[in-house]
Parts: sequence; structure tokens; C-alpha cells
Amino acid sequence: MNPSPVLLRNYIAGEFVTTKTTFANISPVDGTLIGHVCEADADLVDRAVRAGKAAQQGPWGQYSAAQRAQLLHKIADGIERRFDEFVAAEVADTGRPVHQARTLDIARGVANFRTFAELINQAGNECFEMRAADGSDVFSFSVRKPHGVVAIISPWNLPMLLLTWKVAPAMACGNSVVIKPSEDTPSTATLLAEVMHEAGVPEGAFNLVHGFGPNSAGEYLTKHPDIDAITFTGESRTGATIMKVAAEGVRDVSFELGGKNAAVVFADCDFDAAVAGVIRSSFTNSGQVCLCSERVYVERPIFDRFVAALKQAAENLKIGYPDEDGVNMGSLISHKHRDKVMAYFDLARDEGAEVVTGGGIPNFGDERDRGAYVQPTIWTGLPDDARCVREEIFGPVCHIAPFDTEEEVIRRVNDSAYGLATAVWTRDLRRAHSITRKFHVGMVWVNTWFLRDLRTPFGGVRLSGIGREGGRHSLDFYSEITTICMHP
Ligand SMILES: NC(=O)c1ccc[n+]([C@@H]2O[C@H](COP(=O)([O-])OP(=O)(O)OC[C@H]3O[C@@H](n4cnc5c(N)ncnc54)[C@H](O)[C@@H]3O)[C@@H](O)[C@H]2O)c1
Ligand SMILES: O=C/C=C/C=C(\O)C(=O)O
Repeated sequence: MNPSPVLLRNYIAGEFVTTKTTFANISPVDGTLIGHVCEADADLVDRAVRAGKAAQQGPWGQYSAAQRAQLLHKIADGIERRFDEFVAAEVADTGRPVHQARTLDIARGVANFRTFAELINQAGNECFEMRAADGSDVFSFSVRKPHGVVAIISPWNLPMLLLTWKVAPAMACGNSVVIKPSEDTPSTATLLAEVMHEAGVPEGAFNLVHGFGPNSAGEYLTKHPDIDAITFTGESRTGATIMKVAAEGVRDVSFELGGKNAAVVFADCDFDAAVAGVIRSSFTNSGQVCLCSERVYVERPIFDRFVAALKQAAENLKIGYPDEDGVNMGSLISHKHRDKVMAYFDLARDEGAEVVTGGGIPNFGDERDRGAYVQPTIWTGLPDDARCVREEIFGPVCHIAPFDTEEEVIRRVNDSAYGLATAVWTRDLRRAHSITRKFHVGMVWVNTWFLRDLRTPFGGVRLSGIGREGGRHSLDFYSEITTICMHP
């Protein structure tokens, strides 16, 4: 049972703003009311964007890169000071294990701010020298400037991680931001606004509006003519909708979208490590990670043994309350999302899948039966053109199939409308070098998964996204660059 319901407010021009229209925030663990959220209407979104624009002409627009770096570290300090509150808020909204919220979600929130504080402080700009036709030595150099006001729209699956992955570099580059978190996970974004306020972020530099997508705050924000760039993380079809809106005014976009990622397990792999790795890559966060492996291909000589081991490991996963000792998996984000996942469980049977394990809803015999839990599920026996092998499900489920040759598995992995991430399990270094570049994806892990160096480019191809963020790639997206040519 959650403590007394809280009211989550918007944050605009340095002030917390309530609204008459609110929506409920419901716990996915037991269906109880967590609180109410103030929904921003078009006028309030307009106020937020105007506050961001005004901030560019105010003190925030005068901050040096070093001052912005210092402020980002102060924000990271503020999150660390309230770390347990952020963990509790993320867990309340999502039902995830406390351990995950501590070691992944909130920890990455701090790391994102610290990473981009360092990067903006160290980032140099290009400078070239040439001899002009008149014999003069000419210098051409570039300078970075902010776009202005950046709209940041984030999803519910890793709320704090993904929101701060965008807020940190956007502010590091001097932009004002207007953030619109998912309606399913409003709590840590609101806490972040409190930390921004406590850190003394100049008014209008950071603004928060709560609401939904279509005909609500998300759409009002992306359609606003004073939004200079849009960074969005979410479903591919939402990205396509936002892209059409961004075309008005030719605004820059950075999209991190859906995936139908593959894990490829060769017979020469470290078997136990590969089993543990595929359990992680298929069931972390109840499979609600864009990088999760919903397709698993195993070299035929070890296929039967691997299926048996993966089945056993999946059935050993502890599903339960977020704060239970040793819990590995929590609930899905909502009943609505669980209905979507369960519809795929039914579809898989219709498409002829063999259910190796799972495929249903766990029966706890307590209030968790009012939550949004599903069983970790493994299928086999489906053809590559089955919808369950081609469409993103975004739940704790994978389909496992045998393969015989490298050429075959590369072709099958690439036979997808998506292209986000692949995980490869092999001890053969030659093979690792030769095949990894042949996958048409943004990210390949070898003998690991979701291990992140925040300086590297991150993003997807095809329906999985547009652009790369991470390291200087984020600085490039969140900056406008002017090249200046100096003739003596
Ligand atoms: N590639 C990545 O890095 C990455 C990371 C996380 C999640 N995702 C993807 O996100 C999806 C799950 O997240 P979700 O269900 O929140 O996605 P979603 O697209 O339903 O919503 C994402 C955000 O967009 C907003 N939104 C929805 N419609 C909008 C519109 N028309 N205009 C403006 N805003 C709108 C929502 O309110 C929410 O804040 C999955 O497909 C997953 O693969 C991708
Ligand atoms: O659900 C998708 C996870 C995306 C992760 C990142 O964007 C990251 O690790 O920076």
C-alpha cells in the first residue's frame, strides 16, 4: 500500500505549478493509487517554452561551459543527496526491483550529469589553417552555440536514466529544456525539478510539463513554433508522428526508438556465461528495455542443451515485490501494457509456438494479483516471418531458434525492420571481429550486454532511430555550430 497520495506538479520558469486537470498515477505492483499528476494544457506548455526562450536572453544564456559544467555537477550532487527518494519514486512508478533502481536507474542519472559536465569542460572545437590564393595564412575555426529551446520527450521504461541521458547534454550545451516525461512515470522527473530548483538552476533553463502524447502536453510541445530541436525516446510509430510535426519549421530531431534485438550464441561460447547473459538480456526490467533480446539464435550443436538451461534459469527467476530479497523481476508498467504482452502470448500459440516456459500470469494469492505481473516466457518453433519474431513485444519473452552457419545467422538477424542492438556469445576472436560489423544495428555487444561507455555513440538504424547520442555525438546534436574564417 502506498503512503498518502501525492500531487505531482509542473515546473515552469523556476516555479511549481498546479493545474485543475489531473490524472491518476497507479502502482503496477498492486493497483493502488500513488498520487495525482497535474496535466499541463496548451497554455501551460506555451508558458514553459516561452520561459525557456526567455532564459536564453537571461543569466542562463551567459553561462560559460565551465559554469554549466559546475552546475551539472551540483545537480548530480543533489540527486545523490536525495538518492533514496529517487529510488523510492522510480520503484513506486514502475514496480521494478529496488536493487535495479539503485544500481542502474538512479545511478545512471547521476552518471549522465557527471559525464556531460566533464565532456563540455574538455570539449575543444575544430580549427584549420590554410594559405589563401593571395598568400595570406587563414584560420577557420568552429564555435558551439545552443539551439535554444529543446523539447525532451521520454518513455516509461527507464524513466530517470533516459530522461537525464537527454537533459544533461542539452543543458551542458547551454540549451533551455522543456521535458515531458511519460504519463506512466511522472515521479522521478518531478523530483529532478526539485533538485534543479535546489541547485539554483536559472529560471527557465529547466521546465517540466506533465501530460500525455496526442492532444496533450506531448503534442503541444512538439508543435510549438519556438521549439528549436526535439529529442524523443519511445515507440517507432510515435517517432514517425513526431517527425512529421518536426518538419514544420525544419527542427532537428534525435530519435531513440523501438527494437527487436537478437542474441547470437555460438557453440564455442562460455556456456554458463551465455545462459546468464541471455537471461539478463531477455528479462532485465521485465523485458522492458529497448535493447532486450526478443530473438535468440543458438548454433545447432548446443541448441537443445541451451534451451533446457535457459528454461531452468528463467524458472529460477524470482518475481515479486520490489523490495523482496533476491527478487529478479518486478511487474510490467501497467495493465494496459500487460494486456498488449498477453495478446502476443495468445498470438504465439496461434502462430504455432512451442511454449518452453511461462506464457501466463503468476498467481501470488495476494494484492500483487491486482498488479501487472507476467511470467518470464520462452518460445521456440516459430518461423522467422511470425509476427512474434518480427514485432517488438517489450515484455519478458524471447523466441529461441537454431542456426547452422555464420552467413545464415547474419542474414536472419538482419532480416528485421529494426536495427538497434545485437549481443554475440563466442570465444572466437576472429569470428567476433568478422561478424559484428555485418549486423545492421547501432550497437553490438560481445560476451556481455548493456555494458555502456557513455562516451560512445548510441542509437539505432531503420525503425530503431535517427542519430547518435553519447560523448561528443550528444554535443554535436545539442549544439549549433558556426564556422568562422579569419583572413588577416
Ligand atoms: N532506442 C532507445 O534507446 C529506446 C529507449 C527506451 C524505450 N524505447 C522504446 O520506447 C517504447 C516504450 O516507451 P513508451 O511506451 O513510453 O513509448 P511511447 O512512444 O508510447 O511514448 C513515449 C513518450 O512519448 C509521448 N508521446 C506519445 N505520443 C506522442 C505524440 N504524438 N507527440 C508527442 N509525444 C508523444 C508519451 O507521452 C511518452 O512521454 C518501446 O518501443 C521502446 O523500444 C527506445
Ligand atoms: O530501453 C532502452 C535503453 C536505452 C539505454 C540508453 O539510452 C543508455 O544506456 O544510454
